[in-house]
Amino acid sequence: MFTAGLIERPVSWVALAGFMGTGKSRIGWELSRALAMHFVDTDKLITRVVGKSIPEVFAEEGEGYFRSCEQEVVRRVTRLEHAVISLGGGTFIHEENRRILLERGPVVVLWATPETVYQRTRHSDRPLLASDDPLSRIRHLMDEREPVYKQGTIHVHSDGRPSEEIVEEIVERLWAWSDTQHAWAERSSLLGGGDRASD
Ligand SMILES: Nc1ncnc2c1ncn2[C@@H]1O[C@H](COP(=O)(O)OP(=O)(O)OP(=O)(O)O)[C@@H](O)[C@H]1O
Ligand SMILES: O=C(O)C1=C[C@@H](O)[C@@H](O)[C@H](O)C1
Ligand SMILES: [Mg+2]
Repeated sequence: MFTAGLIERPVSWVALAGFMGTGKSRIGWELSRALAMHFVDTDKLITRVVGKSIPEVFAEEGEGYFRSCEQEVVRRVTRLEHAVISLGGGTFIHEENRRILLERGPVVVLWATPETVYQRTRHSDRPLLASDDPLSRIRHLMDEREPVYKQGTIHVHSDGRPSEEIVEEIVERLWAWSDTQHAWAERSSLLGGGDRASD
């Protein structure tokens, strides 16, 4: 990873998206250590700036306020360099957030089954999962959001896998993605900057 005193990384910016409990916060932190990059968790940033926990923000300010904080944070984190960004579960669902994020760099989407998500979140206080039947709520919300998460750049399953293995797969897939990007850039410069549609 270290070459001539410089750190060789596949990307200088990457975001992690996906449903609640798929591991964005945990994997994002571990990925940032593996790539020696800064780490920002948008949920944590919002709670720090607002001075309230997410359940408090939802209860006292409303979900709309939380979503507007998310939008502001997305604009800011896309300006960072050498950063791994763990998004909230709903951040990528918002169309404008999605456009800005995908324009900035690769968005890795983490996936897990509703059962895994339920097991990982059952002792937490995520406001959108506060229900008499959280598993059904997870299934419903996941079905609704699935087509949008599919718009991410790289997709990685997290069920029954240790975090180190997931991080390793993400790093490999980011290298493959960056090779493809470079190949496209080289090809279009050889073609005099011509666009892909007219190749
Ligand atoms: N691969 C894994 N194996 C086992 N447990 C995991 C794995 N990934 C994450 N977890 C655990 O699952 C729980 C939820 O993970 P995490 O908080 O990272 O999810 P998240 O995607 O950030 O959720 P949210 O969208 O609500 O922020 C945590 O306790 C975390 O340690
Ligand atoms: O999926 C969602 O909409 C959310 C996920 C969490 O990360 C938090 O951002 C919040 O609880 C909302
Ligand atoms: Mg998180």
